[in-house]
Amino acid sequence: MSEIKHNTPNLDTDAGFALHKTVVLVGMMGAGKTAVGRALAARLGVPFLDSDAEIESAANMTIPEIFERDGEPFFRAKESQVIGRLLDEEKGILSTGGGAFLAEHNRATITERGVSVWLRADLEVLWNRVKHKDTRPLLRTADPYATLRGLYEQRVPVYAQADLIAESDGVTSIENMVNRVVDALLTRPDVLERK
Ligand SMILES: Nc1ncnc2c1ncn2[C@@H]1O[C@H](COP(=O)(O)OP(=O)(O)O)[C@@H](O)[C@H]1O
Ligand SMILES: O=C(O)C1=C[C@@H](OP(=O)(O)O)[C@@H](O)[C@H](O)C1
Ligand SMILES: [Mg+2]
Repeated sequence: MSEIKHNTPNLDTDAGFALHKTVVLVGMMGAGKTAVGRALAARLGVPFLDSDAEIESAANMTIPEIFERDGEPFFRAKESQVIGRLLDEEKGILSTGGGAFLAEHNRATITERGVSVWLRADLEVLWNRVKHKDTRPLLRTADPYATLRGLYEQRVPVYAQADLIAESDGVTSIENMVNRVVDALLTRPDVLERK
């Protein structure tokens, strides 16, 4: 396991929670899966895993390099493998890449072995978060806004199949989003309880 699992410093932990299932964060690029997932794991005092980071460290390449050298189908196969493996490990927070929940077999694995939470955000919010970053190969197009909008329209109905939704409308900080995810998780005592 890479060092990312314990990479949760300088964030507040509340020891008063018991987590019973791995929480799998899904949603569009820019929804905050990685940033919120890391802070949520720190809050609950559980391991943090990010499927993209795991793929990058196993391949010793960045996501854009993997897409460029091996293609998207290769990346998707690795993504499925990594998600299956991470769901077998200690319970924690698993942040996926934005495309992971689109594959039916990944949805089945996630639903069977964890609980999925859709971090929902408006297209404009997502765009403002991703537009200055060059780390997402799918947005390396002539019109990345139109590409993001197309993906958004295609993917939203699938994300809506997640077990829980955390709404990020009007939320301007990672910590507030963590609060919303915790609130959503506490509606499911089979997933999260206060000790
Ligand atoms: N609720 C939020 N408030 C403020 N900034 C956010 C919020 N959620 C995410 N961000 C920022 O948006 C960017 C994209 O977040 P990231 O966690 O990489 O998203 P994802 O993993 O879903 O693609 C990061 O710079 C992150 O800090
Ligand atoms: O939406 C997607 O298909 C992707 C999202 C990315 O992760 P984030 O959602 O964390 O940006 C990363 O997995 C890859 O670039 C593909
Ligand atoms: Mg991410």
